Amino acid sequence: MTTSLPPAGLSVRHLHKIYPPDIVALYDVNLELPLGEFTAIIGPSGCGKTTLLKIAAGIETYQQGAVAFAGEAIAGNPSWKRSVIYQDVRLFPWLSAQANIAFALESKGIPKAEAQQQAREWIVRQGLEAYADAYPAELSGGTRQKIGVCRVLASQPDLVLCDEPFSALDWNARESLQHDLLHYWYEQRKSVLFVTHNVEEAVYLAQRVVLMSARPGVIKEIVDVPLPDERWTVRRDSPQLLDIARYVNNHIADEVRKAQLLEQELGY
Ligand SMILES: Nc1ncnc2c1ncn2[C@@H]1O[C@H](COP(=O)(O)OP(=O)(O)OP(=O)(O)O)[C@@H](O)[C@H]1O
Repeated sequence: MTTSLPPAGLSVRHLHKIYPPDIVALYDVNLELPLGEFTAIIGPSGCGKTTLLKIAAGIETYQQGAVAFAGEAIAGNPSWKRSVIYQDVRLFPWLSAQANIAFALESKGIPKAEAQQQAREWIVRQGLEAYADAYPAELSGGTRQKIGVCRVLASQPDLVLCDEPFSALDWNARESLQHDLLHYWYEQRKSVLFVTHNVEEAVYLAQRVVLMSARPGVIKEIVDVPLPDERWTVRRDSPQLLDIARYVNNHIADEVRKAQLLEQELGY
């Protein structure tokens, strides 16, 4: 009898990353994520989470190892198929909210009229009609971030890389954007890799949570989150969710202590 493996998504093998002259950011990192999975990464500050995201996006290189997405090698080669949502999205200040989304679609090769149409649909779907023609400087931080998230999701990347995208937002904006991302993932089944410092957020969103050690970052453990894919139906105070969050929190507390000791040793 043969067992079929899930299709390969992000594959990271024996990855080493050293920043000059000798900062070992990642040490022999191995990670295999099935295509279409929503994965969160959590670990103490400085353990290499952002470095791993940048390498997966193709905007950072590495010294040793192999990284691929859906079988395509990634070694410092960015692609619109792999997009990053940063904590502070940078919209083009000279373009309106809607034009920012349309621009991303045009850059992907979608004809202008079609790009405008799709950008409008995103604006309407998110209930942002009142802000469509506003410029970034005229928008609140939460609305700017929302437009930035729309800009990435509208171009339908196969791998959405999120670097603490909601951490600077107030609770309402954060919850609303979490649900937008969850719905995108649920409907499109694209792969999402989500870096956060917030354990509850990681457990609420992801199907699996990758726990990283203090620097040099290695993968310590991968925790399954056996909750329904329709995650917005799950109460944030459900006992199962809180149990998993407690488990992850304990791990992080240990690794944060190690990271603090390392900082003391290095005299930071
Ligand atoms: N361009 C760089 N040059 C030199 N060192 C760097 C560079 N970028 C990151 N580092 C170092 O590499 C290590 C990993 O950094 P990285 O930003 O990937 O960690 P992180 O886990 O994302 O941290 P945080 O949670 O604080 O954002 C840190 O010690 C950091 O100081």
